[in-house]
Amino acid sequence: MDPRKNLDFVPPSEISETSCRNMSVSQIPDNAPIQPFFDTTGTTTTPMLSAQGTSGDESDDSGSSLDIPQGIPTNTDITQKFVVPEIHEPAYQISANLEEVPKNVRRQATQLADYEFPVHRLATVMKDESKSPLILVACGSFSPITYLHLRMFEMALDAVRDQTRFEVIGGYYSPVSDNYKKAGLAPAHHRVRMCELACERTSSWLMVDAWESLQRTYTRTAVVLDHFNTEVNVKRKGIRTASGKRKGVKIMLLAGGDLIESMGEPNVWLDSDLRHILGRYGCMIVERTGSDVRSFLLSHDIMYEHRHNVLVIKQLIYNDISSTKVRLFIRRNMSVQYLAPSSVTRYIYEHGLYLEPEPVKTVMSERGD
Ligand SMILES: Nc1ncnc2c1ncn2[C@@H]1O[C@H](COP(=O)(O)OP(=O)(O)OP(=O)(O)O)[C@@H](O)[C@H]1O
Ligand SMILES: NC(=O)c1ccc[n+]([C@@H]2O[C@H](COP(=O)(O)O)[C@@H](O)[C@H]2O)c1
Repeated sequence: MDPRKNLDFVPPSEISETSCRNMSVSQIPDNAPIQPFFDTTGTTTTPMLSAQGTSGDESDDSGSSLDIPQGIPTNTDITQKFVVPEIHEPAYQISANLEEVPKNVRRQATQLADYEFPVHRLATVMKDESKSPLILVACGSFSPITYLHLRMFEMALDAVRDQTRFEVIGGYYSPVSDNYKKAGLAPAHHRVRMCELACERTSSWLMVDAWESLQRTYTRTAVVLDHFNTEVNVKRKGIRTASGKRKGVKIMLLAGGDLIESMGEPNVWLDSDLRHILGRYGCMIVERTGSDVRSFLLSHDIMYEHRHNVLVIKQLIYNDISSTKVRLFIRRNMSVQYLAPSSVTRYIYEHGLYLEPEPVKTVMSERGD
């Protein structure tokens, strides 16, 4: 309904001070001026005015009425009680134990000597024998992991179900090691633990593999995918089907549009690695705001050659949470609630992560985010 046809409607520009004063609290429109809570001039003399306009001694002290602070004129016609808004403490102040490991979850070792490939959520038998088994691997910094990184896997799961004959039997994060010299990279053991917290507490199928993060030198993505292939197909001989056969598992890199576009930059990826990754494994690409994945696929020779092994996932609900921005918010003491799981944000605060300044160039990236 057009609000101007409402007889009681007063355009904001015509609300006079007097009409405002005569209104009951419930009639005050949204754009009513915000009264300062505290008197900065010190001229007003209304200490503790109760809801009925009497002195504080007589006020109803049941807990939900608010004493009107100094600075509000005494002649204000206030007939209703102010209700104290309930203030929720941020989740990271609640003292749940982050070290508590949920049932059936195995955490990763912090030293290579103790490393074991995580299989606690890997399917052991295929649900649909007519399909081909698939494992998704997301490589990246995850400094820190955000809800976008978690959503990527769910988007991929839907795309695989709808558009392919594959069955996803597992999903892994492989955080990069400390040797990947990127601004804002928290120590690897922290990034692994944050990914673990996010997976343990928000997902029923995602896992974290610390192998790459535990290497002494930087490991190229092609080698990381080979490691997954060795663990799953060579050591574990793939996956069993309901009829007792074994099938080899396809391993695919799950990445965002920006990572794929970096494949066109000089001296970042070896051509032989790109052929290995796209030819032998394959890639699922989540479109990212600011990156034109389809045009890039068309223009890049190696990508185009292997286009049948690449699946582009359209983001139907755009989500562009970036780890860089989360780090910036932490440094500026701004809220990061609902950008990353609360277990992750609590971990960040408890370990004092992301407080050091970062080069402005990193924060104001070319994507313009
Ligand atoms: N908004 C996004 N949309 C699609 N993919 C994304 C998005 N953000 C990150 N990714 C993908 O997630 C993977 C891991 O990315 P990464 O850890 O670098 O996150 P990031 O948020 O881009 O971090 P940073 O801001 O530090 O660069 C990469 O494949 C990256 O392309
Ligand atoms: N030559 C390579 O194998 C190569 C080059 C650039 C990035 N990468 C990988 O891509 C990922 C990029 O992550 P970021 O988006 O956090 O920079 C990392 O896992 C990194 O190891 C691999």
